[in-house]
Amino acid sequence: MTGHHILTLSCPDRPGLTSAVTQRLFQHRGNVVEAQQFGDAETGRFFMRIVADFADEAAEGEFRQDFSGLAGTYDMEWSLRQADERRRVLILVSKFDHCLSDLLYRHRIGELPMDIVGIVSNHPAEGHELAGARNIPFHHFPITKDTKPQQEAQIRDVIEETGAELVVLARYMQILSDEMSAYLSGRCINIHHSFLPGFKGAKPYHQAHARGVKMIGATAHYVTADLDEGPIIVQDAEAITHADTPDDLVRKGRDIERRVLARAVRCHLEDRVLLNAQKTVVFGD
Ligand SMILES: Nc1nc2c(c(=O)[nH]1)N[C@@H](CN(C=O)c1ccc(C(=O)N[C@@H](CCC(=O)O)C(=O)O)cc1)CN2
Repeated sequence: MTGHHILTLSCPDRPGLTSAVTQRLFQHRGNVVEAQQFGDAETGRFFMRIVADFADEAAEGEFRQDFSGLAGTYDMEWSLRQADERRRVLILVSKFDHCLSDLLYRHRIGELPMDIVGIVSNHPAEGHELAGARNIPFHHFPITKDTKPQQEAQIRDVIEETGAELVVLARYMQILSDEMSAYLSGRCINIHHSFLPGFKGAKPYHQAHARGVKMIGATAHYVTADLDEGPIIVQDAEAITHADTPDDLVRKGRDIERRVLARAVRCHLEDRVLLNAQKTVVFGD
């Protein structure tokens, strides 16, 4: 038997899709280990995530070739990937590195199956001693309002040179240009430190404190040109009180941000997240 493979697909919904897919797997000596599906009546799209083993590599190759025909028939967007294939990830950070250090820790203990190909910051390395400690290339790319195009070109060069498949904005506090957002469409995750759609933009904890909220939260979402409007992947929140200062909210929020971003990155790495118009389908972990 081969190792686990992850098949994901989305297509216009119609009766018989689950049967058609699982029949093909059976015909090519595939064994379903786990299957999840969802049909969205609003968007009329069907989503599926299947974990399967194959009798051998030849069976997997024959399935892949045959399935591409089926996918064409049903207008499927699909992917078939070895579950143990590690993705190459580039992490961007600005001044606050609590999410960065959390991702590095989870990577070091093997919780996140990824290869970190580099860290980019618009702040100097002195603020992030963590990167050097793990022999991860650290790129200091300063930015001003006048140099954003040049700075983003530097980031794109690193992405191309390293083959980064996912970019994580771990409290990277620069708004990506429309061109950069399009270039990274569907493969750039941001952690916003509020429970969106509340308190978009800069300083959400200060916005929340001024509003007198009783809950604060964090949102991990795909980045689009529309600031903090991208498809939401993971969210979490926790209670605060009238006695909490903005600094208390920042402190309490750090733990929420860390766990929300880590969960969103893991869901993406495990092909659990499928785009559904402006939203996502997340097949639970
Ligand atoms: N195109 C996008 N870029 C970014 C997004 C996004 O959704 N689309 N998310 C932000 C993260 N973010 C909040 O989570 C955020 C970052 C920065 C700002 C902001 O106003 N930045 C100023 C500069 C601030 C500074 O230099 O300290 C700016 O870029 O002019 C608001 C929200 C990441 N990028």
